[in-house]
Amino acid sequence: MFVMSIWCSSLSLSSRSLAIAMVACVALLYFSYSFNVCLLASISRCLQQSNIRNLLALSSSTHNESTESGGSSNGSTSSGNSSTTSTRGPPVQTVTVQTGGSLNGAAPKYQMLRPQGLRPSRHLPDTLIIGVKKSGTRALLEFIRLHPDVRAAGSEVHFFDRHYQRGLRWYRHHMPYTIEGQITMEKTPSYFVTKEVPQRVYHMNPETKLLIVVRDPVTRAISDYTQAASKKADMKRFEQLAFVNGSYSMVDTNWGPVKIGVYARHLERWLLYFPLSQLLFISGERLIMDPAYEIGRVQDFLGLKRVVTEKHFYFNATKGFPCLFKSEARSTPHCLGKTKGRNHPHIDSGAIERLRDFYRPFNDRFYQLTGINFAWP
Ligand SMILES: Nc1ncnc2c1ncn2[C@@H]1O[C@H](COP(=O)(O)OS(=O)(=O)O)[C@@H](OP(=O)(O)O)[C@H]1O
Repeated sequence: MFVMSIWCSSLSLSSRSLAIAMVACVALLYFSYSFNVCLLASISRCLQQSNIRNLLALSSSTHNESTESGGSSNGSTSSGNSSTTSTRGPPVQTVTVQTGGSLNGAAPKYQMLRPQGLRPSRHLPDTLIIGVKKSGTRALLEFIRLHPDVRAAGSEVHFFDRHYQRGLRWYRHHMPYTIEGQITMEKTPSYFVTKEVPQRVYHMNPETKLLIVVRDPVTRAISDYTQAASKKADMKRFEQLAFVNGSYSMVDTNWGPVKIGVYARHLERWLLYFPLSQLLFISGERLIMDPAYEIGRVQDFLGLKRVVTEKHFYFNATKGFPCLFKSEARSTPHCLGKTKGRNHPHIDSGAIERLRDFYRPFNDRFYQLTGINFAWP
């Protein structure tokens, strides 16, 4: 009887301690689980913050780049060919911006992303400014990129003419980050006159929209020459270069500045791949006289709301060209750099007349192809 009672009391003791031990275990498990969850959440927050910082640094560096036509293209950091033909393929780098990420100091555009949880990523361009060199392509790009739904590569990428072998993955890496609904744009004026480019653009995306700024080919040739002469001290006179043997009887059609101005020939190559409805021609002359009008046409063509309007432009009498207000609030006035709007040298009027005669039939053909009379003299 005595043994039995000892056995019973020891049994009740051990089951009580077992119960206590189990409660302790459950509590321990609960605390360690909560601790780990907190730890993981804070690690992930840190990672997101550093990703966002990288993204913003990258985005602003892309925006700040700026080179001239004819200058060398930017140095590439990525390499590798890709045979993908999708314009909206998987992004090279995708950063998810979520609540909790610190976006202090970021552009307002990106601050807005936080609550929406949108994912900025790089895409191949939907729209290209393909030319024409010295016709106002930089002005067009700077004007249209004021639109919040347009993001553009700052520098001329020269993918389709110089770097095609590097592949579309390389090209996409040179594009800016965009969010859904934004247009990716690039301008390289030499695309218009490079034979292989229409087919290559078509292979990237047959629906690519093409913007072409054109200017009186004689003034354009002089502008092209002025740029070249600014880089070479002992450059021959324009009149010596534009004609064979220096006499005005024969125009040197092999000389670059002359050849580029035969717009109809170059356009015919593009029309083998793209319907006219995918091309928009912008008058370089009108882009100077009435930039809001031309930018209105561009916004309509791209299916954008007309956000960039006459409120964004003012005529700078010192520069002699329209300059920009970067916002409707008329803050931060901005003119294009010194290499845009140069003084041209005096060219003999006989040479100019001869060049006008030379271009006239090509201009007429160009008006016929485009359905627009640019009324060049
Ligand atoms: N707003 C404004 N400000 C300054 N310049 C303007 C502007 N709009 C058009 N232009 C004309 O643009 C010409 C340069 O053309 P591009 O930008 O196509 O040149 S480039 O091919 O990129 O080098 C440049 O040619 P030049 O006058 O010969 O320098 C200008 O006439």
